[in-house]
Amino acid sequence: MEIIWGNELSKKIKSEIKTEVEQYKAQGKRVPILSVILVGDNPASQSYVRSKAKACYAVGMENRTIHLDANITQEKLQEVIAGQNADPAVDGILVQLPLPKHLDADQAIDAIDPSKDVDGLHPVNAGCLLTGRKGFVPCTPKGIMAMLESVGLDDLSGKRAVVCGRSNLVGKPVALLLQNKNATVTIVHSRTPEIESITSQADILIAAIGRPKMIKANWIKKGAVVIDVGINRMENGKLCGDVDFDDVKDKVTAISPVPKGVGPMTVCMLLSNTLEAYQLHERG
Ligand SMILES: Nc1nc2c(c(=O)[nH]1)N[C@@H](CN(C=O)c1ccc(C(=O)N[C@@H](CCC(=O)O)C(=O)O)cc1)CN2
Repeated sequence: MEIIWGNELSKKIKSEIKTEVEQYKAQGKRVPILSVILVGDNPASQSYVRSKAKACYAVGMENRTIHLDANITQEKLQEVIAGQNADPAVDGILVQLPLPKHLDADQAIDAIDPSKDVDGLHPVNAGCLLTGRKGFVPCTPKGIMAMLESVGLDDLSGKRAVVCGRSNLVGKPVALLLQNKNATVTIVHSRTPEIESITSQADILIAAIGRPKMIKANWIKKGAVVIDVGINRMENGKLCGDVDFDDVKDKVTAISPVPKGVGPMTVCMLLSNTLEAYQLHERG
């Protein structure tokens, strides 16, 4: 059984991004700039936003974290986004999710200029993915595909992939990416009856249901490759995934761990998208 360490893979990709940024600097060009908008004081979101800033600096990019009060109105939030859209120095913009309950995340995402939407969540970019056009791909799904590639799973012809979860952030886009690589894809979710009978046919299983250790050995086909997207905090303070790692480990060919699996790849792919946005804006 192979462990797919996202932290190791992300280090390699980040060093390639750093080299590219250094080359732009050596040519006298500006560096890419990412604006991250954080609303309120959710401790997990604060920590993710800090990792994004740290990752930007580590590859030589500039980060602007805009921390807004938890009580900000929808109108004010969208004014802030409009300001970042209008700033020619800014390449990428993202709104850290989840937003406080009184705010509408879809409206906020819709306000981002699609050419700066490095989270790939704007309907224009979602539409590009759906129709096979070039656009920004959401970071976690992009990271998952890089993880699969790292274990030799590139062309997925003849493979059956099952995605557990149907969110706009992970489930739906990763299903499209897997299909674009010729996999036969099924999405299952909380209202799917007898989920195990479907997941146990999967050569590739993507777990993004948000329920700690829900996926046990009897949900898995022998020899499957499993990517665990879940990040759940247990009562003892430790993190665990949606997959019961110890239960399934002897049945799989490869599996990503939690922590140090998909999470670091999400941040790494944000840098990759920011570099793409920069290249797009530099080309004019
Ligand atoms: N606008 C967005 N909001 C959210 C996204 C997103 O892609 N765009 N994804 C998640 C949170 N997230 C990034 O924003 C994120 C989650 C987890 C990690 C990570 O590296 N996790 C570590 C463990 C960290 C810990 O100890 O708590 C790991 O898995 O090893 C990075 C980014 C929801 N919001």
